[in-house]
Amino acid sequence: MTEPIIQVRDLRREFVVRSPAGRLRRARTVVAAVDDLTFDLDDGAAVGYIGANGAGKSTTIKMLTGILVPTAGTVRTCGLDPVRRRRDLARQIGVVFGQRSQLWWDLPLAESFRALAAIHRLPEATWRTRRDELVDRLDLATFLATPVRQLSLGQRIRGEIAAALLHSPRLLILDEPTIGLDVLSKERLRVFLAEQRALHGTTLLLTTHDMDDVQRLTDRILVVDHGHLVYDGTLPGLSAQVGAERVMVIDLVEPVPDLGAVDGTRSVAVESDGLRHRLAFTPETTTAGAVLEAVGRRGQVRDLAIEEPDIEDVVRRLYLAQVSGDGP
Ligand SMILES: Nc1ncnc2c1ncn2[C@@H]1O[C@H](COP(=O)(O)OP(=O)(O)OP(=O)(O)O)[C@@H](O)[C@H]1O
Repeated sequence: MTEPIIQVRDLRREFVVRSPAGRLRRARTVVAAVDDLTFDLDDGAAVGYIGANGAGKSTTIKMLTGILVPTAGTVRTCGLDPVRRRRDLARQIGVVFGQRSQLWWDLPLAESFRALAAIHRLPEATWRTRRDELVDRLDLATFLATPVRQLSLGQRIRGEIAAALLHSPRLLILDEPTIGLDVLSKERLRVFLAEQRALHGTTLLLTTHDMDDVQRLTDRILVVDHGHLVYDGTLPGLSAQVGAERVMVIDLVEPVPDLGAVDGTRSVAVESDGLRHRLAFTPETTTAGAVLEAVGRRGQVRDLAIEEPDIEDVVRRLYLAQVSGDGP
């Protein structure tokens, strides 16, 4: 067995928070941003690291990349201790913080690439070929000579991602990469990242609040809540665990205002005087085929679509299950 690319054991990070307590005194509280976290990531994996605001995602990433020292527990990233071997690690990973630039603010992107190539000691021909590929795939050519501070958010993020990938890292860590981008820019970025994974087999760890990112880019999710890992598995597995419903949208040839009870389903809506019905179900209660058959006995089906559960809702349900003590 090869060593996991990320290995986290009993990881904890505390912060001391001071708040006013009376006129002269300040109260000192210890907050555990990450608490007793254990997981492995295999080489080539694509993992979404998700959770509500303040759950501990950024703190975890800072420990994985050597920016923050753990209070307790151990981290190994690419087989290295990230704090002690931060320089060596930097040659093997790429990191993008959507909300904080890693680029030189006053330099044009072209100069940043040159500087990064020198820092990583990349052979001239290697980095130039890679740069050209990234400029092409991320459409950077028109603003390569513009200082970073003058770039739009979408242009800057593309530049950040190119800079993080210039040295062809084994592991790419993205902290909220699509935050603030418009729908089209998000989509283009997702296509690019999926393509890079397919081409280079780069391992991907992604934090995001955008569930489309998770759905499109990852095949495993880790959900963190108050510093604890509360779920490790697939997105459909999570939906099933919290009982999230899929919705079958059925269009009939002739209106049937009342379908009556369809076993294992719940009527969510009847639209267009009975031409369209929305029936919610879970894979545990029935199957799409059984629902279709039952509806087909009551009217002729013209078309159907299945809407997957809203992932924000799935995660919310998971948190509620934790709070009420029904969690895993
Ligand atoms: N430097 C710090 N000093 C004190 N508390 C901190 C510090 N950094 C983080 N925290 C606290 O640790 C907790 C976890 O924060 P973290 O930034 O890791 O969460 P997050 O999951 O990344 O949130 P978001 O989705 O909002 O970015 C929060 O309660 C936060 O206030």
